[in-house]
Amino acid sequence: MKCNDSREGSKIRRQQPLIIAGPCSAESPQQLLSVANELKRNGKVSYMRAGVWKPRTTPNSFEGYGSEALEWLKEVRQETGMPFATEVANEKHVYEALKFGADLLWIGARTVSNPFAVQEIAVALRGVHVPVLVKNPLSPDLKLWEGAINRLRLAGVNEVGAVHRGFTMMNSSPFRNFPMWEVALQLKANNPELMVLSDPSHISGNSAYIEILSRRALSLGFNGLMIEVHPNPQIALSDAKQQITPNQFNSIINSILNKDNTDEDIMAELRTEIDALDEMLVWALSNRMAIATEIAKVKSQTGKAIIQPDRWNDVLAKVIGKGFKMGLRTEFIKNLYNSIHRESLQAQEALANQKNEMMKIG
Ligand SMILES: O=C(O)C(=O)C[C@]1(C(=O)O)C=C[C@@H](O)C=C1
Repeated sequence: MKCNDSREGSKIRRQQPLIIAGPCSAESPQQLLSVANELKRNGKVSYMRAGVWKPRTTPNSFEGYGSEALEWLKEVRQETGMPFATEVANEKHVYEALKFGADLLWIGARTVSNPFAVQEIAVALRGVHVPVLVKNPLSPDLKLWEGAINRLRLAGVNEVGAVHRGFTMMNSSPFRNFPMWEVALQLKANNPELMVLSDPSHISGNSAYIEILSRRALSLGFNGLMIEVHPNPQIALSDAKQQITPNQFNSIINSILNKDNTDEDIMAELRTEIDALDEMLVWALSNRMAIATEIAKVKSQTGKAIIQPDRWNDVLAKVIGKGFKMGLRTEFIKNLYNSIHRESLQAQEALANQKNEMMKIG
């Protein structure tokens, strides 16, 4: 069953910035009504978001109330006039969400990572006039993200937008996902008409960073924000750490819309990104050292020399070349890598000495 409707919700609201806010998950009619009233009072929110099917990482986590929650959303819209948005991950979700008159749909990062699922959703949306937002896939794969958007466009969905929610990295602390703003900005550059929102709740995974990430997104030219708001985040059934209260939301929106970014705001956000990158660098260095130690064991078994000038020259040439393409000075890369090499040799020698000592004792 398809609903080819002509409600007001079928055209995306074009407020700048477009703000979508609401709980991670629809938990009860009371929760939704309370948030909807607060968002209405705020006056800047175009859609209330609420997940009813939650793709969870581990089994036995709360997976949403499904269609029952769609009924709550529909009733809350009737009562408050607040249009609602929800996530769809398959064909059945699309039919159900449309049956209850969802005003906007979004496709989550995990689903966007799977072209079969996106195609299924695109086919289900054929001939339906409802705006659809496509979150970025888990990995920073711009082609996959654009591919999902194009699948929807080819199916005739003419109101398509995108949501940047950061990318899964081994280590992106202090953020939950690493922003890699440049990927979303490239998407925007390739598709100037596309509405691209940012989702500071999923990027940060932590309510403390919502304001700085929101400021950064708007100053980079994003068209809007998707923010998770819960009446009582501490008892939220999903994503408790990243949801903010309606009061916090009001104060953040008020502040970011009425006060220009100060130098301190900009510094705070940029320093948080540096912290995240430093964590990644240290993680990479530690892994590199662990591999060098493994190589040392092979060398000791085969009697190979610890220092390998030819291999090292190759390593240096590769990183200098890569660094050059990415705007890094040759001298800087040389110094940095020579220091890494010294540490690697030192660790390998320490291991060889340890082995010699053991042999002497033995
Ligand atoms: O490739 C090796 O043989 C290593 O031991 C690794 C490594 C490195 O750290 O990259 C360390 C010492 C060698 O001189 C060359 C490279």
